[in-house]
Amino acid sequence: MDSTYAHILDGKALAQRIQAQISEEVAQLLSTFGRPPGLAVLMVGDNPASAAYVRGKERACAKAGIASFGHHFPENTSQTELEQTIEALNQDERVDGILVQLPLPDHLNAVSLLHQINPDKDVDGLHPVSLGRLVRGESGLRSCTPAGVMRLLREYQIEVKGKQAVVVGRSILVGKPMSLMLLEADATVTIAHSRTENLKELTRSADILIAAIGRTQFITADMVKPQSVVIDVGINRVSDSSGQSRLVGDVHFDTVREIAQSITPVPGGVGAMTVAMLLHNTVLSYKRSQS
Ligand SMILES: Nc1nc(=O)c2c([nH]1)NC[C@@H]1CN(c3ccc(C(=O)N[C@@H](CCC(=O)O)C(=O)O)cc3)C=[N+]21
Repeated sequence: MDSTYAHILDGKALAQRIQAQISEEVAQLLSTFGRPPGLAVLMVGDNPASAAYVRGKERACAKAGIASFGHHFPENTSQTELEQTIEALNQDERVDGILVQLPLPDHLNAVSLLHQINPDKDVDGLHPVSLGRLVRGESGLRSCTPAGVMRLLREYQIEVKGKQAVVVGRSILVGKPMSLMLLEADATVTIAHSRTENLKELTRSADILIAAIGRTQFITADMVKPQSVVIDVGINRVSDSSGQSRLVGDVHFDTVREIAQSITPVPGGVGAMTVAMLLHNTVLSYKRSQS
């Protein structure tokens, strides 16, 4: 019976609405200040998944009227070359946001590059200053993926305050900032990870379960509290028996949807929101530079 299935949290539709609003705002900002917001994206090498994400970001910028400055480097690019590019972009007044597409090839020090970005242009929210502001509860640029999750919860009027939230995954890109944002919204937050004992008992206590493990369909129905909210941050490319490739999350969607109250799909959930939040951060950074 269809009515027993979880409500689908449609990140794709919400992201489109947000991007349409951003587009209107950008048109106004352009006529007031005489230039559009600008985003610089640095990509190294030819990882097809990264290239696809970067194309998605550039397409979204173009649609919203945001200028994008793509910097595509060969696989063997040196640290110095990237540092010089970031330094130039830090100074460039047309550029409000700088993003280094991750992962980088092994010979490069990604952390040192992220540290070099001017925190006021850190639209990915990964600079220590941005993360420090989040820890302190100060305003600042927030990491796009967890910010997208918070926006999705807010738009669907899902109560966070006082709820038990369990975040599975402790990465600097998602798990840690996600936990802090849920805490900021007055959830009771537990961070679980690969060494957590009795993981299933813990996830079954979650009113809001965030799956950010990076393992295909890891969260199964037996790990989920009935009528809870399940947010799938995972993006895993798998090929099915006929050799067709498709995207699946960290949640076993087909069984968990029979247990949960609400669930995000993959694709069409959190991933789409990530891009919307990137544009949001770029406009935020632009407005701060004008005032
Ligand atoms: N510095 C940095 N910042 C990032 O934000 C960053 C990164 N590096 N490296 C890789 C991950 C991944 N990521 C995604 C962005 C959009 C979708 C997205 O639009 N997904 C759509 C469609 C995906 C498709 O169909 O291919 C969806 O889930 O519905 C997914 C994943 C950003 N990342």
